[in-house]
Amino acid sequence: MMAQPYGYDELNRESRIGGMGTEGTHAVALIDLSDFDARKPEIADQLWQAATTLGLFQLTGHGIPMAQIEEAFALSEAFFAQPMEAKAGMPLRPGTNAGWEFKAQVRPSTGTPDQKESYQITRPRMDGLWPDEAAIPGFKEKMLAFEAANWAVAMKVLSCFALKLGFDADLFTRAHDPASPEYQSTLRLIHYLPMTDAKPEDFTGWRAGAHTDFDCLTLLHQKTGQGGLQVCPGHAAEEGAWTSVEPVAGIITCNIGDMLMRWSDDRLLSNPHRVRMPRPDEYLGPRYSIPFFAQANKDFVLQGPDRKYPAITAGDYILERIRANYDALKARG
Ligand SMILES: O=C(O)CCC(=O)C(=O)O
Ligand SMILES: [Fe+2]
Repeated sequence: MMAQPYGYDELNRESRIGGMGTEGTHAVALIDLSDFDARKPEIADQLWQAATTLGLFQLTGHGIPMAQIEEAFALSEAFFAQPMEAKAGMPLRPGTNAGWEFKAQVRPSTGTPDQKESYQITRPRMDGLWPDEAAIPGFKEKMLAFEAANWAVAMKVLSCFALKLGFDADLFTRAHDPASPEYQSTLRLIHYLPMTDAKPEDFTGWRAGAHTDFDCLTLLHQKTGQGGLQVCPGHAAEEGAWTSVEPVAGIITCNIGDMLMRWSDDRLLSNPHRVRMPRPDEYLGPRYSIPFFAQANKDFVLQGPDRKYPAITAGDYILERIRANYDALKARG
């Protein structure tokens, strides 16, 4: 038997999924959250069905106004349009999910950096990392409000999973308390570089290489016409059957992350996803997306209903994942 080089199943799988694979055709569930309190049992059924199969679904009726989403994208474009020197003054502090990076995220699945720049907002870690108020008026206040709006939607979805897992309805809300200094949920602005002047060989790379997310639940905002997201359900990962997810402005695409998969004793599925390059005959302009990563507070203890895995704090879980990722990259050489 071949030695298993990495300590985590997620990574052993990830190291095999860096290739092109084939196209899949899974239906992506579109789930309406409107009238949430009255319809919660029915909504919980739909979320559970989607999260235990494809592990990815889309939301309407989530309550975040279209104007607020458009404003967030406009502020994101303004952020990345700043001069390089200005952005370099707000550098990502490694391991903190706060600040700006340029082509610095290398995925174990591909061994190459994602073709993007990003700016991450994690509430307790932002000292010195906000753009000048004069440079982008209202940026900090509006981004924090957008972060809070996403948090609220994430907590609604997570409360449905709590119900299904037999946890008390507020467990995940307590676990993601934004008032705590241990808070580690993140709003990430992403700018994938335009491919208009790219060389033919540049099209063989990935905008974002295949990966699973570390968090509990990811809420992703996309723009109509700026496609490329693909998901591969776990049971198909060996064959690499990738289903394309159509981006529609105003609809939130959600996926389960590794932390919730562990916390649910592997019932909710954190599946590999990636952002492919456009083909030369497709839209070649920049691509903007905004994910919100709901990630339990560092000091919160994760333990599944059937205790399949030992209890671990969310902080230690993330540290282990970062270390395993690092080792996986080293093993690639
Ligand atoms: O930009 C996208 O559409 C997906 C981004 C993503 O998967 C991530 O940042 O984890
Ligand atoms: Fe992701």
